[in-house]
Amino acid sequence: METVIDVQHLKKTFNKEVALQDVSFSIQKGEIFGFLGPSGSGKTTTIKILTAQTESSAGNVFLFGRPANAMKQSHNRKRFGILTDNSGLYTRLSIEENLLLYSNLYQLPRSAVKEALDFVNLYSERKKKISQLSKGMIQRVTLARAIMHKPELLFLDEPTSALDPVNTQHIYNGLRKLNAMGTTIFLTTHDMGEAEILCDRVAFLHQGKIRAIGSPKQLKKEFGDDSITVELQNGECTTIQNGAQDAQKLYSWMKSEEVVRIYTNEPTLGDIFMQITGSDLV
Ligand SMILES: Nc1ncnc2c1ncn2[C@@H]1O[C@H](COP(=O)(O)OP(=O)(O)OP(=O)(O)O)[C@@H](O)[C@H]1O
Repeated sequence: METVIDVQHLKKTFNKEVALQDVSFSIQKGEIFGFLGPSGSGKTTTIKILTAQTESSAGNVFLFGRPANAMKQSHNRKRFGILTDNSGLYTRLSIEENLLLYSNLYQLPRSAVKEALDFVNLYSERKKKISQLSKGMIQRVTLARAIMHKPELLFLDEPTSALDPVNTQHIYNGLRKLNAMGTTIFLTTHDMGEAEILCDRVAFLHQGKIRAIGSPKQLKKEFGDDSITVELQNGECTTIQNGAQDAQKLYSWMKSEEVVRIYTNEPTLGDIFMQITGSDLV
């Protein structure tokens, strides 16, 4: 397994305010890793440090085995793509013209622009000027730019925050395809549903500290209580545990045809975040 991102004891302070404290994690090639936390928890600061846009106050960050700063060198820049809310697009030019400029910079074939436009579902709108676009469309153009050169590593800061459900689904499918072709993805989100759908592993960030890391499945196993709720014909709802004694109870209800519905009580990632941190994700 190749480690693509390795973060050791990262710390960031702004004046005296601590934004990140002792953050450590590593990400393997081919993973989709979600960095989850509420507003102000330090997600963007982490992405900015990983992409060498901001200096850390302490700790080490390695990308592809080299210090993050090495990624500023032009021959390394092509290895990753970044989506942040700072679009840097030319507002008087069209969507297509912006992407063409970028494709020239990276010496990509013209077909890469069409592919990127399809990826974000914007091909039919490609002639529109950036100044005429909605927030969600701008987010999709910057995403098209970030993936156009098929980077080995993709950083996405809240990639679907401004998108409608149809485009969100379209982007999820595109990201899965890109990942299947080998792109490692680091994304931040405060959308637990997004994390569950997309991520192989997630880290919970709260007040600048990592509070848990694992696959959604592992976390649910660790923090769930394995119970199920049974709704009976008489309207009663009973919660029972996964085990021989309660299985017997369930069996007898089923035999006497008393069961209307059975619900699992598996916690959502949002429930687990709340359980660990005592606060909500928004
Ligand atoms: N340039 C800056 N100067 C001073 N403080 C900053 C700066 N950038 C971030 N911070 C502070 O660092 C903390 C973490 O901010 P950050 O933007 O990383 O959070 P976030 O999790 O990305 O939040 P959001 O989801 O709202 O974007 C916050 O308390 C924020 O006020």
